[in-house]
Amino acid sequence: MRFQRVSMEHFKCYDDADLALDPGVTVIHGLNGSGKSSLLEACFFALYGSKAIDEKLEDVVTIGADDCTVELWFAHAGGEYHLTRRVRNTGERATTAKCVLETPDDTFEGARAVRRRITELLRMDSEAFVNCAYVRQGEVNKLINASASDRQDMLDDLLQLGKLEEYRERASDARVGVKRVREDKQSRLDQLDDQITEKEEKGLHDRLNALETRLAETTADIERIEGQRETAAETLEQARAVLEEYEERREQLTELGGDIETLEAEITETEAERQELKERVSALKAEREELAADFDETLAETDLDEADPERVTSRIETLEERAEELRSRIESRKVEAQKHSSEAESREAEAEDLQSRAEAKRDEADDLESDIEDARATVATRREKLDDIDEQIQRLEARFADSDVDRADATDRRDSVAADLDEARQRVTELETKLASERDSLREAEALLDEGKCPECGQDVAESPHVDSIEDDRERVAELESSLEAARETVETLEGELERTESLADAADRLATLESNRANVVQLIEEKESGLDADETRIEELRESAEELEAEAEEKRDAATAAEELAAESRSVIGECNQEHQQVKQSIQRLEQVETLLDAVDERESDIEQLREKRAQQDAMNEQRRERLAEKRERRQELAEQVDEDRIEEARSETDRAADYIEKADAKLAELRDQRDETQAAIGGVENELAELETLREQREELAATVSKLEALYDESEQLQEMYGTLRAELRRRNVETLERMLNETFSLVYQNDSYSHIELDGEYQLTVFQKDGDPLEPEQLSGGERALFNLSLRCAIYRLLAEGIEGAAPMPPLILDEPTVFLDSGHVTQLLDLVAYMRDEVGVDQILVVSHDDELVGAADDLVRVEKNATSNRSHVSRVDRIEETVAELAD
Ligand SMILES: Nc1ncnc2c1ncn2[C@@H]1O[C@H](COP(=O)(O)OP(=O)(O)OP(=O)(O)O)[C@@H](O)[C@H]1O
Ligand SMILES: [Zn+2]
Repeated sequence: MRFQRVSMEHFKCYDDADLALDPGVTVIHGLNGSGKSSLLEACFFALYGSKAIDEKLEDVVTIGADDCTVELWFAHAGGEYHLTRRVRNTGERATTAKCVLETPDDTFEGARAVRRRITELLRMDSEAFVNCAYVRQGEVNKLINASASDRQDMLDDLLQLGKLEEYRERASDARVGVKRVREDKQSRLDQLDDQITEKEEKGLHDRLNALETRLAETTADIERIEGQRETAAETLEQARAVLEEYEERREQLTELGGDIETLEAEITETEAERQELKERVSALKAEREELAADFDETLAETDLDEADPERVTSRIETLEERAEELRSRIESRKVEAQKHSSEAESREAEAEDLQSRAEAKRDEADDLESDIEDARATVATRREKLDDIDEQIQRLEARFADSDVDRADATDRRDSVAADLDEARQRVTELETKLASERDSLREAEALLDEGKCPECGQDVAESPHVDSIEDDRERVAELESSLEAARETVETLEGELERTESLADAADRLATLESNRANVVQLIEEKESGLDADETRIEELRESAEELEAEAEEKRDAATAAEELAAESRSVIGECNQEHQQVKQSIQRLEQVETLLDAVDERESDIEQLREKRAQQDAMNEQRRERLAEKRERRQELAEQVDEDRIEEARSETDRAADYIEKADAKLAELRDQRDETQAAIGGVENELAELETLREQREELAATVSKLEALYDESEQLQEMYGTLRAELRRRNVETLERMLNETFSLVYQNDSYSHIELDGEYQLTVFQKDGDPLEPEQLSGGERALFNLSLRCAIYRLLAEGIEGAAPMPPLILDEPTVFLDSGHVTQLLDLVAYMRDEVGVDQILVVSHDDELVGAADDLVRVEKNATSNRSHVSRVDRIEETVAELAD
């Protein structure tokens, strides 16, 4: 297998990188942290995905980027392959968004399918890959530090010996499974053997024979007893027949005795009946005589002279007709009487009604009369009042006649006098005020003047023009005083006038009130008086109509009396008719009595005739009975003679004996039959058991065959298990030998000094280094550098073993070494170069990838790849260096 090209986008420190890889040794060179390891990791990641990285998936994506893509092209077993893996890191968690492996035959999609295919192609999983082909940075000591058993597991895995162990375990599982089944079957087989033995020990055939003999004996016994029982049954039957015959005769005798008794009793009874009948006939005759006498008597009471039934009947009919006639007359008269008396009643009621109406009218007239009297009294009172009012009016009117004031103006006059008085009073007040102020100023002016000053301007009087005015002032005061006097007088006059006019206005008001009262009273009187005449007329009318009503009532009463008389007449006719009807009914009864008696006499006669006939019949019947009685008595005599008592006794004892025997025989037979059934059941049981035994034997045969087959199978699986075990031990032994040899070869190549003689690898992959003096040394005891070299030797030896070991030419992945020189001094770096060259040239490894910052390694490269990191962007860049020699020279400078 060989990597051809790797390309990356946003993988760790790479933004974008594309690198072609050729066969031979490729050295990837660059400063610390420039991205060398990341380049290898990209290849490893492309192959195995998340299994190939120690960190989380999102850590492979360049910080700040959303997704990362790694593509790897490689050649393998003559075919070309292309792997694409893309990781998205947008959400909370990074996920594998794409994972595709294109092979020459097929395309695989999905992380799991791709990983499975890669593991198949390389025959190693990610772990095996790092254990064998890919020596990761810092893991140079991994194999040495591992425990022997881990180492053993690792190597066994690499050499595919793990598979053999797996097969061995599977064979072991199969063997254990077979063993369990076999043990199961074996125990079942043992069980069957036990069951068979148990059954065989029972002596089933002997038991069957004995039971069959017993069955035959029992059957014979049953048959014998059954025969005897039959004979006894016959005897029993015959004896019973004899007894039955006897029984029959006795029954016949009893029956005859009964018949005879019955007949005798019947005869006696009939005779008694006949006697009775004879007595009844005599009684009837006596009755008939009596009835005949009655009849004669009754007949004499009627108007008939002879007792001819037909005439009696026709007479009755005639009477009935008359009675009917009378009844209908009574009925019609009753209706008539009813009619008249109801007529009388209604007339009477009418008369009463009219009378009460007349009374009502009279009452109304009386009421009206008293009302009129009341009204006249009221009118009289009112007229007195009217006179009173008129007197008052005259008095008041007289006041106006003496006065200058008209009645109609009285109120206006009073109002105007009141207004004048107000005005006059106001004038007095005004004049009083004015006078007071004039008097004040006059007093002031006089005072000033007394001081020699002008009363007007306060200047000296001598030259004042105002001094003359004081005289005017005095005049004005006097004028005012006289005006005030006059005004006061006017007020006094007006006050008297107001008193007078006020009284007149009151009188006018009073007059108006009285006049309106008077009008009211006059109206009331008129009203009262106007109704009086009408009322009087009404009284007269009422009294007249009362009289009329009373006359009418008299008429009605007369009509009622007439009707009542008619009713009485009808009633007397009814009385007469009733009387006659009564007589007719009596006659009818008598005639009916005659009829009845006639019938009764006839009836007695026919009864007597009947009874006589019956007696004759009974006599004939008894005659017959007597004959039959004689016959029966004779027959009884005959039968009594036929009964043989000895023979009956014999038959009885025979019956008892036979029945006794049969009872015993039945009990015995039941017992024997039970015994026979039991024996038969026992035979059935034994036969079943024999059949079971047969089945068990068959089962046992089958099971025995199965068990022996299982045994063979167990042996086979055991052998297989052993074979896988041996094979693995053998292969491991051979591998260990080869590995030991190769390890010694590579180790001596890289560690050429005289300290160590050889390395031993034992069957348990225990490594021991031997010093020249023969002392053994654990690999951990070596120095750091020695240990690194030792490890590299071991890795190369393993790689070689794998490359050569598996069918000579395994499709091995490239040998990848990440920083193998860290612990080495420069001398040993040279030896490492030799080892690399040896792997390439001698072992024939197709492709070796070495990562190193060590310049010395550049010399060993067929191809050189330079990795650089841009200090500002902090992104790595990869480039192939074409002219290695130049570079080497450059580096040497
Ligand atoms: N997801 C990532 N995004 C960006 N840079 C990353 C990411 N993961 C790792 N790096 C950086 O990539 C750089 C490369 O590391 P790498 O181990 O490949 O370097 P190196 O060349 O092998 O160094 P050394 O010689 O020391 O082994 C480191 O500086 C690291 O910080
Ligand atoms: Zn590194």
